[in-house]
Amino acid sequence: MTKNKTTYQALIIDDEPDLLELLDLTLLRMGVEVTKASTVAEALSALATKQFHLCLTDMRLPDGEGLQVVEHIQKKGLDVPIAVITAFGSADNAVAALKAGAFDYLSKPVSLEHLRTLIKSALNVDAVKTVSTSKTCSSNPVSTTLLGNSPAIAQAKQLIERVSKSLAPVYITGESGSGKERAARMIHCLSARSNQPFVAVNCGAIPENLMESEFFGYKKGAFTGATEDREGFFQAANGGTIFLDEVADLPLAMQVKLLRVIQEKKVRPLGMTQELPVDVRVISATHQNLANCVEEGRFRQDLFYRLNVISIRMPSLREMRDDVFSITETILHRLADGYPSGVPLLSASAKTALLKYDFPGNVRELENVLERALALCDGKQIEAEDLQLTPSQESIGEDNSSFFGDKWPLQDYLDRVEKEAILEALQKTRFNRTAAAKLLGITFRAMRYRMERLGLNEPENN
Ligand SMILES: Nc1ncnc2c1ncn2[C@@H]1O[C@H](COP(=O)(O)OP(=O)(O)OP(=O)(O)O)[C@@H](O)[C@H]1O
Repeated sequence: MTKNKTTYQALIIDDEPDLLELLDLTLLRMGVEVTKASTVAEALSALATKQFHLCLTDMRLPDGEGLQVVEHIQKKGLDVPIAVITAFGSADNAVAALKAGAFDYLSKPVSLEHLRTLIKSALNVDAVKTVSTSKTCSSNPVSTTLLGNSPAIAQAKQLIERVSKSLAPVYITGESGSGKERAARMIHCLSARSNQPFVAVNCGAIPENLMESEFFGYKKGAFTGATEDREGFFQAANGGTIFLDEVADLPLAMQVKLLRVIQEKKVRPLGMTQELPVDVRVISATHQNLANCVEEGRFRQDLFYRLNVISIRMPSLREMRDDVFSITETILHRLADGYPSGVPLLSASAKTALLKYDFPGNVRELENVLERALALCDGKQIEAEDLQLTPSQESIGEDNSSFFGDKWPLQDYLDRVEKEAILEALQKTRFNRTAAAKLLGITFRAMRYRMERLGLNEPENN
């Protein structure tokens, strides 16, 4: 995995030089190489000559519509996820593109946060984040600190400190965005392994047929396309820590193999006869209830016991209401660092709105809300409107008329419509995401991505 690193290729189609530049820079920072096109014709010729992992197109182009590119990709059966950029206020365009096969849309002005989530989802780059830990632990200590002092988070932090001294497997539970990965990094950085690698793997993002080779590596010639030896996640984490996020998503066959590695402390790369010793501390996490998965036969009990030697529960932001302002302040300082106008203050109405809001997406959602508010506010003060918090279901019930009458901001309106459709499909399928995705006519991957973006958690979390 460290050798032979894939370079992702993206095709961006836009005739606005500024936007093209912004997209180019964002993708480059994520390690994606960009080919630019400014017309439909240029795009089709690029698609004919080169293979891309992602395509992003504006809807309005000098010689036609971005929709034509979406249709071309579908017609030719090209395996390229494509997303479209629609002008502010053109919901019909977004719907048409989704119907034609686009996996998502961005509306102008393009939110960088949304763009990054979209790129990660399309490229599966979240599947693995190999980080040399000297970087994680010493040069970026902020990313390994958990904010908050409420009793629930204080207890989690205490436990984290304690378990960092041992080598026992740790199982972290908590809602999406509640800091499970951050907790895992903290354990690693406080441990004696802190100058060794920390490898974070999103188990739900790896295609089933690639799992074994990704986890355990392979030898040159093990299968068609294996042109050189490649190490897997376990070898990359040797001496350090592996973080298995969304561990409940591992298929049963892979669970058996993982159990063996944990017990024997050895891996066998594909195409090799002998096993290689590995010394890796395992931390796992999921936002699902793993005990329920065991009961339903979706997760092996023996593996559950192996992983769950020590468990840590990350509290939701709702359980840390007293910390909301201090966390907000810290995040605002980080985000507005270097802004000429300094860090904006929160108005009284903004404070009330934050206190009333439920934050289903937890601290991650708070970060996103503040990033957007910084862009929308006047630079000096953040008002409640700048936060654009979607009312909770209860308050929707209190005042249906004005809520559903609002078609703007468009992005919020579309998000609400999307959220409702997904929740309805989930309810109809008893929260089976695969079946719900089928019902909605989207792929499982698109479903996961949309749920994550909209901050939708599964019920009965932990
Ligand atoms: N207590 C906290 N203090 C500071 N930042 C936090 C805290 N909790 C979460 N975050 C931030 O929120 C974002 C999401 O955190 P993280 O990825 O650790 O959550 P997660 O529980 O692993 O999410 P998921 O279940 O979706 O994988 C990150 O940017 C992280 O830094």
